Amino acid sequence: MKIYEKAPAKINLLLDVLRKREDGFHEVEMIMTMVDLADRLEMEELPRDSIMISSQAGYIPLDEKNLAFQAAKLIKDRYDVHKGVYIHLDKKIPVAAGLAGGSSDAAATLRGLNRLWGLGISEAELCELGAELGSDVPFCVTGGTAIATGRGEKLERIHNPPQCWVVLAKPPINVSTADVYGKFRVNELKQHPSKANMVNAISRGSFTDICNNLGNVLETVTLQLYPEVRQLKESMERLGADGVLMSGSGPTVFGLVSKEAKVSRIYNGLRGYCKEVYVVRMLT
Ligand SMILES: C[C@](O)(CO)[C@H](O)COP(=O)(O)OP(=O)(O)OC[C@H]1O[C@@H](n2ccc(N)nc2=O)[C@H](O)[C@@H]1O
Ligand SMILES: Nc1ncnc2c1ncn2[C@@H]1O[C@H](COP(=O)(O)OP(=O)(O)OP(=O)(O)O)[C@@H](O)[C@H]1O
Repeated sequence: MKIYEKAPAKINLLLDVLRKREDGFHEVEMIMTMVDLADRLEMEELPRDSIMISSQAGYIPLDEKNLAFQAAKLIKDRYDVHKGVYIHLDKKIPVAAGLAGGSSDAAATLRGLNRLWGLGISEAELCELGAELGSDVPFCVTGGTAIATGRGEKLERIHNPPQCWVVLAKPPINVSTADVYGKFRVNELKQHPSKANMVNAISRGSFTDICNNLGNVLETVTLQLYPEVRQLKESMERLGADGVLMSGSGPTVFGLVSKEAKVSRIYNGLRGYCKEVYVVRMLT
């Protein structure tokens, strides 16, 4: 039997850091949602007890460093499953982009193997397993729109934002999440974005207020390290996106756009100098 799972990309509409913790992680407050740019996973049981990963993407690890491999291993060990699985990853989400591509593959693997092997694991338990793999994985297990706290693993589901276009642009640089958090200094922050205002804007379905309350404190690090990310933000704003922000630790920048007529202008304007530009919709 073959089963399929979609692994969508996430964007952070808001990312605030409250403090650095003793365990080295940062206490965050984030609002995350999914967009319809997704990897597609195909899973099939193997006749022997092993995990095999393949992908058309030549630039990701296919061994135990792959987050889908780690997810399969975790579920096998924890639930004492002596079966094998072959997982093919059709990668569409750019790698190391701030879009949680690897985390979403891990989450899709947990959901998929739960189905394939009929394990009956609850969503809450899948989230707990996911948290062992990475801070973004629990959110990728549940999807939707959520407030994420703790190191990102504590989730509170909220309404989806109103439907709009999302233009994603990734400059050709790789950003390490650990490096960005490592260089972040919370006491140097001049301003925190308002979670309350964003939650309020989303619950009222106000696209304008969502755009006006976008905020990501990790921009203070990534925009400093990589001026091309700042330039990309400025270009998107100039081209007429209604709200513009860097996602996660970057380097992908997203623009929210309400009117379809504006989208092709922004896409064409960016494509002049940025190879990886995607026009997608919010997943609502
Ligand atoms: C930037 C975001 O993607 C925004 O959604 C997340 O906060 C990071 O999530 P992630 O990539 O799943 O992160 P993890 O794989 O758990 O951690 C990678 C590294 O980022 C740093 N890290 C991550 C999350 C967090 N709340 N505080 C941190 O300081 C840690 O140095 C950690 O070693
Ligand atoms: N299934 C996978 N897909 C993509 N990258 C993977 C995968 N498994 C492991 N990796 C590795 O994980 C690293 C981060 O890739 P990923 O695309 O998940 O980053 P990201 O989008 O910045 O994640 P986040 O937003 O959660 O910080 C890369 O160095 C990549 O080699």
